[in-house]
Amino acid sequence: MKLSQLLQTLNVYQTTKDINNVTVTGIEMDSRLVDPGHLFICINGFTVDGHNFAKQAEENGASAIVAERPLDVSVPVILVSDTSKAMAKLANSYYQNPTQQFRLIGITGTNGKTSTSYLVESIFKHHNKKTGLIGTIQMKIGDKEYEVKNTTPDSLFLQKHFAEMAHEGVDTAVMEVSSHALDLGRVHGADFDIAVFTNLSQDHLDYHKDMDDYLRAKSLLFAQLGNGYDSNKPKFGVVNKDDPYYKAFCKSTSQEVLTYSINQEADVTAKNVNLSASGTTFTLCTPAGEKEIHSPLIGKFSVYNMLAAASAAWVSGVELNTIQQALSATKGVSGRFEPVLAGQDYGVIVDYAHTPDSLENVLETIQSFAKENIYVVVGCGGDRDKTKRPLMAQVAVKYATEAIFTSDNPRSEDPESILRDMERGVKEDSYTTIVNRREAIQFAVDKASAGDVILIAGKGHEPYQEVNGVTHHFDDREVAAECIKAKQ
Ligand SMILES: CC(=O)N[C@H]1[C@@H](OP(=O)(O)OP(=O)(O)OC[C@H]2O[C@@H](n3ccc(=O)[nH]c3=O)[C@H](O)[C@@H]2O)O[C@H](CO)[C@@H](O)[C@@H]1O[C@H](C)C(=O)N[C@@H](C)C(=O)N[C@H](CCC(=O)O)C(=O)O
Ligand SMILES: Nc1ncnc2c1ncn2[C@@H]1O[C@H](COP(=O)(O)OP(=O)(O)OP(=O)(O)O)[C@@H](O)[C@H]1O
Ligand SMILES: N[C@H](CCC[C@H](N)C(=O)O)C(=O)O
Ligand SMILES: [Mg+2]
Repeated sequence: MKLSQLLQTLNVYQTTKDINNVTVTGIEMDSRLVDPGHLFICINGFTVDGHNFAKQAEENGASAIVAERPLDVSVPVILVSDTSKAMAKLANSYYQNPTQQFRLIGITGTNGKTSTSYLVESIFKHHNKKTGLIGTIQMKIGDKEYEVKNTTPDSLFLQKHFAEMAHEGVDTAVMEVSSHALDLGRVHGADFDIAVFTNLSQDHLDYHKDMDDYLRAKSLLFAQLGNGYDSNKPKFGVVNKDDPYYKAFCKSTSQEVLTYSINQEADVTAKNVNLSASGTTFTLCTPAGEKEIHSPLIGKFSVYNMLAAASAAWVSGVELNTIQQALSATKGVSGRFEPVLAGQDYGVIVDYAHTPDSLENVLETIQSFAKENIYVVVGCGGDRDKTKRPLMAQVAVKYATEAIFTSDNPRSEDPESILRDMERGVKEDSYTTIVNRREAIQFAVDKASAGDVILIAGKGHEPYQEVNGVTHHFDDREVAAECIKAKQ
C-alpha cells in the first residue's frame, strides 16, 4: 500500500521527506519485529520510549517512521502529536475498517466481563453464527484459540485480528474492554455496535487516580459507541440498572440504552430467581416475552452475567428460544467458580475473585450452601492497587471460619509486605498467614472435613505465579488436587 494513501486517514501531520514513492507492507510498534517495508510507530510506553528504537527499526528495513518528535534517521518521519491515536487510525485504515464488517460487542465493568463474554459467544454460536472473542483468557476466531498478553490488546493487534475475523466470516465478535485499554486508546478505531456495562467497584486504583477517574475511563466505551463512524448498523448500550453507577453510562452515549435488573423494573429482568449449589433457575423477562432458564452456573452474580448476555443478544435480534437454549447449556468459564473434584468429601472451589466486590459475591454464594466450615485461601497481586488489600482481607474474614492469607502474584513486591497490607484491614487473631501458596492450600485441605468448603481465590485460570519477576508454573486446580491426594 502507498504510504501517501494510508496517511489520508490522518488529518494533521508533517513529513520530513518526500513520501510519494514510499510503500508500506505492514505496520509495527515493536522495532524487534520490523521487517523490510514496515511502517514503524514509536510509542512512548510505561517502561521504555519507542522513539529510542527508531534506528533499530530503520536497520530492520522500516520504510518510514511515525513519531512525536524529529528523529536522527534517513527514512521519512511522519510527525504527529499522539502516536497511539495515529496508530489506531492507521491500523484501522490499513486493515480496511474491519469492525464495520461484523457485529462488535464490547463489555466493560469491574467484574464479570470474561464470564459474560463467554455467555455471549455461546448464545451467538447457538444462533448458528461464526463468533470471535477477545479477553483475559484468550482470543478465539471461531474455534481457533490464540494466546493474549492483555485482556484488551493494543489497537494494532486488535485491528490485525479484527481483519482476520472479517476475512474468516465472523458474524459477531465479543470482547472485554478494560479501563486501561479505554484510557490508553487501545480500542480507538473499533466500531462497537453494543456496549455492555456490568458493574463498577473498587479496583485498579494504582492506575486510576480515584473512583471518578476509573468511572470516566470505563464510560469511554459508551462515549465511543457510534461516534465517528458512518456505519449504519444500529447501536445500543446495555446497562445493569442495579449498579449505582449505571446512569453515568446511560449519559455517556447518544445511543439507545437497554437496562437489565434483578431488583427493579427494567427492560430485561430476572424473576423467581432460585439459587442452589447445583445451579440456578429464573424467569427471563424481556419486552418480547418470558422464558424459563435452568443454568448450571452458580450464584446471583451469574444471573447478572446471564441478563447482560441475554440483553446484548436480544437487541441483536436473537430469538428468545435460542437465548434460552444457550443459557441453559452454557457451563462455567475456566477458573471461575470451578470445583476441584479429587474424590474428597468437602468442597474445593477455585475462583478468579481478585477484587473486594467479587470476593464478597463468591463468598455470599458459598455461605448460602455451605453446611459446615468455610476456609478461604486468598492473596493480593503485587504492583497492583494496594488499597484493595485490607478490603479483601476484611471480606475474607467476614465470611470465613478461617481465613488463610497467602501470596497471589507478588510480581516485583516483597510477598511479606503485601501480606502486611492485607493484615492491616483485620483484627490480629482473625486469620492465619502462610506466605507459600502451596503450603496455604495444603493447610486448608488438611483442616477440611465432610461438608466444609474451601475457596481458593484470586488466580482462577492462571497457570502461573509471578514471584520477583520470575514466572513459575502454578495452577491452583492442580495444586489443590495434589494437596487433596497428599492428605488421603
Ligand atoms: C501498563 C501497561 O498497560 N503496559 C502495556 C504497555 O507496555 P509498556 O508501556 O510498558 O511498553 P514498553 O515496554 O514501555 O514499550 C513501549 C514501546 O516501545 C516498543 N519497543 C520496546 C522495546 C524494543 O526493543 N523495541 C521497541 O520498539 C514497544 O513495542 C512499545 O511499542 O503496552 C504493552 C503493549 O501493548 C502492553 O502489553 C502492556 O501491558 C502490560 C503487560 C500490563 O500488565 N498491563 C496491564 C496493567 C493492563 O493493561 N491490564 C488490563 C486489564 C486490567 C483488568 O483486569 O481489568 C488489560 O487490558 O490487560
Ligand atoms: N457480575 C459479577 N459481579 C460480581 N462478581 C462477579 C461477577 N461475575 C463474576 N464475578 C466474580 O468475579 C470474578 C472474575 O470474573 P470475570 O473473570 O468474569 O471478571 P472480569 O471482569 O473479566 O475480570 P478481569 O478484570 O480480571 O478481566 C469471578 O471469578 C467471580 O468471582
Ligand atoms: N487483570 C488483573 C488480574 C489480577 C489477577 C490477580 N491474580 C493478580 O495477579 O493480581 C490485573 O492485572 O490486575
Ligand atoms: Mg476478564
